[in-house]
Amino acid sequence: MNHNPVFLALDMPQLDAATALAKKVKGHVGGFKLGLEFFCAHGHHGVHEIAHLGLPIFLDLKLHDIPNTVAGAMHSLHVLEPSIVTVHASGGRAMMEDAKAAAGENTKVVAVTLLTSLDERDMARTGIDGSPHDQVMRLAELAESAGLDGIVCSGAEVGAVHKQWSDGYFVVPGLRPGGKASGDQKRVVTPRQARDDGASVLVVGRPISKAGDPVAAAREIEATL
Ligand SMILES: O=C(O)c1cc(=O)[nH]c(=O)n1[C@@H]1O[C@H](COP(=O)(O)O)[C@@H](O)[C@H]1O
Repeated sequence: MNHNPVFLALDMPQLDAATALAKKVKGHVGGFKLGLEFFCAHGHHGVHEIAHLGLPIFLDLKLHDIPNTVAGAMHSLHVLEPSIVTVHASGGRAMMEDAKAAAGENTKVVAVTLLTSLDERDMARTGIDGSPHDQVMRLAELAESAGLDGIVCSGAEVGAVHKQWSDGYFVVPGLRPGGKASGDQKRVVTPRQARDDGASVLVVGRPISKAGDPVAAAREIEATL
């Protein structure tokens, strides 16, 4: 019942700094998210080092390529036994189907819909009309029909997606304890709001990793949930 939904994003290129931070906060988060910055620097070896700490690993590789290539990449990840792996929903239905078919049986495959760093203006510049809400709903439907476990979206959309896909697994990044957009994140809510609206996983990076006292920051977020 006391399962902590917070996955700490270890977005840093130094393995010793990432390991030290992970060790410090491990009692106040539910898992670790390893993304492109970490994976490009340390690959499988780095994942094993963090996995030794005993919490679930979310491999945020945002795979996006032709179906055969993505399926091959998913096969190459079996040995790491990740709890969650991301692909981009805009890679299309066949890519998502093949990604899920190639994933290990205990790995959830979730599709990134619209990055939390993008808003309607950014969408228009890439040729996508409509609102972030509509785009997330459309890609969530595609991901569900492709047999994925869930999606990644912002806290602004997770409530609506949850109503449409009640047993989906929803990963929400772009979380700020103050609820205000800052830096590169544009679609932002508080961890508590995302959780109340149906998020299964709360991804938090800099509000913990860049805090003067990361353990205190993680505890504070935990206390709001
Ligand atoms: O897939 C993700 O995790 C992701 C998707 C998205 O739309 N937005 C987003 O910020 N993320 C990731 O979530 C983390 C957010 O980090 P902070 O902004 O530092 O909390 C980063 O590791 C991002 O790569």
